[in-house]
Amino acid sequence: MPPNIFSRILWPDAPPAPVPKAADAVRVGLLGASRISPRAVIGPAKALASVIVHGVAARDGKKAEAFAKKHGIPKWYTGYEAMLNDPEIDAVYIALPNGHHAEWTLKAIHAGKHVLLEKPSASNATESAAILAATQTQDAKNARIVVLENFHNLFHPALHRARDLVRAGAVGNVHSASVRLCFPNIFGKDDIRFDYALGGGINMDLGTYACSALRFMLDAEPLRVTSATPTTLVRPDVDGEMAATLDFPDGVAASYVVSMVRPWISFVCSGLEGMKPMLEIKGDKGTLSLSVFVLPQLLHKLTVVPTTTTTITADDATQHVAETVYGEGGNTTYWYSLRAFAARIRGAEEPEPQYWIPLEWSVKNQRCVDMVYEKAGLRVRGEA
Ligand SMILES: NC(=O)C1=CN([C@@H]2O[C@H](COP(=O)(O)OP(=O)(O)OC[C@H]3O[C@@H](n4cnc5c(N)ncnc54)[C@H](OP(=O)(O)O)[C@@H]3O)[C@@H](O)[C@H]2O)C=CC1
Ligand SMILES: O=C1OC[C@@H](O)[C@H](O)[C@H]1O
Repeated sequence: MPPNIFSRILWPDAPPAPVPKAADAVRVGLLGASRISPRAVIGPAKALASVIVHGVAARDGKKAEAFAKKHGIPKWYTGYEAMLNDPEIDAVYIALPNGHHAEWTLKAIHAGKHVLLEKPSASNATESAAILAATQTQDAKNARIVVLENFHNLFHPALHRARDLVRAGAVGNVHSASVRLCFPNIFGKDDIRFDYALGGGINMDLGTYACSALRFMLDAEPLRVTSATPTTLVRPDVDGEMAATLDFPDGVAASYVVSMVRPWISFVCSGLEGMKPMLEIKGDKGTLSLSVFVLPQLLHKLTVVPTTTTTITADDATQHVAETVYGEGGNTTYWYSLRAFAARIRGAEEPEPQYWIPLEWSVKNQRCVDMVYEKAGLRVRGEA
């Protein structure tokens, strides 16, 4: 499928013709018949020789059966344990409410399954660290258990091109960075995203993308959160919008605003510009911007605008950049992360962009999310 605007938007649900499967393809089971799994796993797996979606488990067996039949999945299970006990399943995809991530990841690891785990990895950094510890037991090491937090966007070539530009000095010495990720509430206030008991809160849902993008681009950890304002609460302790400022090493000041409570009309008034996800890195020589950095496969623009245009030469790293980077065949972020996950399990060569998210990194990302809650005066998720 050529990577034009229509195919890019349709691609998640209408991937190209299925490819033949490799003999050692990873047989993945979906733990939960979740809304995101067609886009994150079922579709991309069709186009990957290295992955077979072999089963789906739901709390209600009838739901699992209907989901399996709809998506052409050969096996279904009533309850998650049943799938974890099936030796035909090599790996599980966990897309449960955030508050259930750690519990089921630990159970999956103990059952000897690899885990592709939706973001955020857990309710809090302590739980994330418990997942890391579970992969470091002798049994898990012997089974070479792989656990990947599915920050799919960080596997896309557009993000890597942006980071390479910053590393090459395209904006000079970085002094600030920001993320904006604001939408209307497309899920409704009763969604799992806004239930404290399920690990809800916009800082868990979208703040985790902000933390990960800032940490990825700056190659560093936040030293402290200097302000955190839960501008809108959906209910007590459950943030619908969060604005935070963070200090990174070397005097880099970062900020983010994430929201899912802005009224549609506010986006109409801003010409939809305000709804465009935006990542910006500013330095003494210029500003790098990457729009739609969470789903760059749909559309995005990567620009570097020099602070001054007077000193530009042909080989000057600070020259203007205005690019799109769709990578091979316009594949989705989810395709890239699923491919990397399967390659890691099989010990195959790391595919381009040769990137991996170690669990240690996931623990630090969750720490970033937790620090923002602490500064905001809201309970860290998972606290009674
Ligand atoms: N990487 C990405 O782009 C995205 C990631 N996500 C992440 O994926 C996860 C799931 O999101 P999404 O697909 O929207 O979620 P869903 O609302 O589809 O829920 C996922 C599963 O969780 C179970 N579940 C739902 N409600 C409850 C409840 N009240 N108590 C216990 N279990 C429940 C259900 O399992 P069952 O089928 O067994 O009933 C359901 O299938 C979240 O962590 C989210 O952050 C979500 C969207 C995009
Ligand atoms: O990619 C995403 O966009 C919408 C969010 O609510 C979701 O959880 C997230 O992963």
